[in-house]
Amino acid sequence: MASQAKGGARVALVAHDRLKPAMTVWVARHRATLTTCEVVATATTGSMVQRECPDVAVCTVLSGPLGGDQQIGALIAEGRIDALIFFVDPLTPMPHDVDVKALLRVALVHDVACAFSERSADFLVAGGALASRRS
Ligand SMILES: O=C(CO)COP(=O)(O)O
Repeated sequence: MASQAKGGARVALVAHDRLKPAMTVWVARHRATLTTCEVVATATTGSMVQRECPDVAVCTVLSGPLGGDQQIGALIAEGRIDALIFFVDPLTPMPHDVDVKALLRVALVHDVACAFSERSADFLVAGGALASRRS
C-alpha cells in the first residue's frame, strides 16, 4: 500500500464470489479514477480485477475467508484506507460471516466512505470520494 505514491484515495476492493464479475466491470468503468488510487483488495477479488484491468495496480491481502477481510479491517483501523467498495452478496451464507460483519463495523467506526453495491459505488466516485485522500 504505502509504496505507491499516487494522488487519489486509498481504496479497498472486496467482492463476494457471485459479485466478482460485477466488480471487474465496475473497475473497468472507473479505471480512469482507479489508476490514480492506491488499491488494495482481497486475494481473489484482486486477482480478477488485475486480470481484467491490468492498468489498475492492485495490492492484495489474503482471501476473505482466510483472514483478508480482517487484514482490510486492520488497514482501516490504522487510518490507511479512505474508501471501502465491498460488493456484498446478501443471498449466500458465508462461512466467514463474522469477518464480514467485523469489516463493515470497523469501516463504520472509522467513518470510511463505503459502498456495498455497484450503484452506491458509482455515487462514491461521482461524489469525489476516490479523488483524494481524507485530510
Ligand atoms: O470473501 C471475501 C469477502 O468476504 C472476498 O475474498 P476474496 O476476494 O478472496 O474472494
